[in-house]
Amino acid sequence: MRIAYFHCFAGISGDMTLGALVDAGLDWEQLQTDLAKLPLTGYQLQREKVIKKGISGTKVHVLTEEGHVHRHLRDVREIINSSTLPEVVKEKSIQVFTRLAEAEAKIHQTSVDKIHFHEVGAMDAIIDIVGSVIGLWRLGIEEVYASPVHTGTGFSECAHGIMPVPAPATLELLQGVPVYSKDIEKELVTPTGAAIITTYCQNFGNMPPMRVDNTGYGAGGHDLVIPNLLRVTIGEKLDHVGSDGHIRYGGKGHVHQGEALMMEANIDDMNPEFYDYLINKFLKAGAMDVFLRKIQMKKNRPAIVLSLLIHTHQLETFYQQIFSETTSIGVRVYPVIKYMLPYEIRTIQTKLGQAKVKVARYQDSLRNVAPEYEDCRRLAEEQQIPLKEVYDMIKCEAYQQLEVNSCLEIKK
Ligand SMILES: O=C([S-])c1cc(C(=O)S)c[n+]([C@@H]2O[C@H](COP(=O)(O)O)[C@@H](O)[C@H]2O)c1
Ligand code: NI
Repeated sequence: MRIAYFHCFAGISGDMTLGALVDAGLDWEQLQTDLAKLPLTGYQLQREKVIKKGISGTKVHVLTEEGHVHRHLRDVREIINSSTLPEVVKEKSIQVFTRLAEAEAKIHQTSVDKIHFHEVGAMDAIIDIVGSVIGLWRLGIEEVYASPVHTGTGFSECAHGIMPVPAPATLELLQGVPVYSKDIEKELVTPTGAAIITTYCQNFGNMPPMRVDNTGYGAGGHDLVIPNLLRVTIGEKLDHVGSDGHIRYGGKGHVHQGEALMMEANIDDMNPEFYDYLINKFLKAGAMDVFLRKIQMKKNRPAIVLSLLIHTHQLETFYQQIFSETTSIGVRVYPVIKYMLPYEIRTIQTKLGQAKVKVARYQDSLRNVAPEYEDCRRLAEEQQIPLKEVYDMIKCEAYQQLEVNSCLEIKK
């Protein structure tokens, strides 16, 4: 399962959330294309790489001439619902704004339909919130985790006037969330940031066991004594990390089941040199697998079936990539159920050097040990030994180190 962990050591705001997701690999062009589906004009979205206390991050700016606004929840709901964004994005974005309105209504002793937003209803806040929802969707995040939240202290000035930090709406939204405040006199968490993280996250605490695939840093505006950054770490959730510290993917010995999509295209008129580039591009974009098959089509035309195994939420991303990167003008897609053995990546020391092996177990007995190709290739080149011999030596040493006397264990 694909998860994101937000490390809120310098708080969280709407623009920091969006910046972190962009920094973690959210496609910038795709984000702008998606945001253009909102009936909002008169703004420009900009990103810049910045350094905060030596750490590189992305600062997102929403440039707009919009003055002070008073939008009600129904106005924001209308803007979002009249967009052509996917329903899942609309629903989540409206959920965030509804939480904001509920907090506002409670603080100002009024009702959700009477409350009007100031800054949080402005165009930049709408772009920050909807952009962050789009980003979590595009990056395929299925669960969100976060650290305790650093709130900052002191006072801040806003349309309401001078406000204590954390602002009343912010603290209302953070009810039940572990927070802390050190002596940084700045508003580190804004209502927008609090609304986003508390809409998505029910698990505030340490980083869960996960395989790290991407990391991103979203920058805040001020320069502080700490790096004014929000870190997001994206990767595969691990059910648990064994007491020996070894990481296991999937349940203990049970077959893992998952849903996915198989996307295919028959291609008979494309320069075959492109396939190497496309396979790497699609894998980098998050496809679980990409492969080719040779077929004979009508009129006896030799052709290739390009197949991508993708997550269900990646449907639009990948058919858009196939239409833009290949000569295909059509794809077929069918749902698949995946059954996978749980496995772990173990690093072992061998007489040739260090190597990783993928160890799969089924019903708690060893079912397969596969040395990692890149490590075997490196050792073969370093030691000038045939790759096949390196592979066999690593495999045998792995079995011994895994306390299995021989391959007989596998056949049991
Ligand atoms: O816009 C509104 S309604 C608003 C309410 C409150 C309350 O605490 S009540 C506070 N603020 C302040 O505005 C700025 C901008 O917040 P963003 O979430 O848009 O970044 C911030 O200082 C809030 O404390 C706004
Ligand atoms: Ni308010």
